[in-house]
Amino acid sequence: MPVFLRKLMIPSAVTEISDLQHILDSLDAVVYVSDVETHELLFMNKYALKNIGGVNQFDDVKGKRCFEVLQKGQKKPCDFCTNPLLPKSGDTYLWEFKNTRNNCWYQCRDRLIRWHDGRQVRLEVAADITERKTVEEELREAQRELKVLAEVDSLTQLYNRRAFFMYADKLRKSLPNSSSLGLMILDLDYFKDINDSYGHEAGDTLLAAIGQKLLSFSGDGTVVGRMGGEEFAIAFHETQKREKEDFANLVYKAVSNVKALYFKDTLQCTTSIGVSSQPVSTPLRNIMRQADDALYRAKSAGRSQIKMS
Ligand SMILES: Nc1nc2c(ncn2[C@@H]2O[C@H](COP(=O)(O)OP(=O)(O)OP(=O)(O)O)[C@@H](O)[C@H]2O)c(=O)[nH]1
Repeated sequence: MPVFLRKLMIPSAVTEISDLQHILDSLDAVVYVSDVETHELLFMNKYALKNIGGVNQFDDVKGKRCFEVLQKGQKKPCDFCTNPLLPKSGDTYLWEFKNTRNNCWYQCRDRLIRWHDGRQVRLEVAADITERKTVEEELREAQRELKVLAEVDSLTQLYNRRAFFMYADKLRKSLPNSSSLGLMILDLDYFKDINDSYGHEAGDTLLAAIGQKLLSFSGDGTVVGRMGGEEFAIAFHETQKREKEDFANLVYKAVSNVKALYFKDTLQCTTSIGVSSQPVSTPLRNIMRQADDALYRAKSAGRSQIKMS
């Protein structure tokens, strides 16, 4: 029986002391006490000894410091040690933590208490919340996957139409008032012929390859999406470095040069592009409409070309 329990209790009440020890050892939670200054472990209940310390009795860890017993390969006080954060008032400090020895998550309730010899010690009571954490993580992962499914076109990995509008408008609103938002709409030329000649699956292969190429243009100040079928769009912050005509030429060349291998056939197609660039105060729908008009002119003029609004 730990000395502190003996000293905490009235000497005659030995049965009560062993009851208290029994209660602490029967708890389905970690209970330990360590010296705030020296980190020396002063008490660990059975649950803590067995589940974290990997030993059966306190004597096996007696004289060791908390980080040596409670953490894996720890030679000095932990970086995340909460001793400095424990309220001087004696109130509980609540935190959650993944133990490095058994990889279990714990919700820890820590507080400063006065030990029987007068030193200040830390009392921790921690419940295993691994199951809850696992469910939470699975839920977060499912939410991430749902978000991707809701926003990303599975064939090309580009934003779908709805997500494109959302992120393009977000980009527009994030830009300085004095700047312009460029928008280009690309529509592949005679794509029906690809499907008709090689089959729908072949068409998918080319669309995926073009999507992959267009994805390489997404990033800082650029949003790329598949608007549907064989139509794509790029919204971009027009800057001196990314001037609309130069950028459209770059994209045109990149898309026209995509070669997709489908069994023994190499598939390729050109694209028509309509471009508009307007002050960021212009609603996205208006910029889109202008780029669409320019695309219509590019198609009417014979395809495989760029028209500016
Ligand atoms: N393989 C495949 N084809 C698609 C997909 N979405 C749309 N298409 C095809 O794209 C073709 C578009 O045909 P049209 O609208 O006539 O356009 P086009 O043949 O590209 O001709 P222009 O745009 O006028 O140059 C159709 O054959 C659609 O079936 C898709 O996800 N996969």
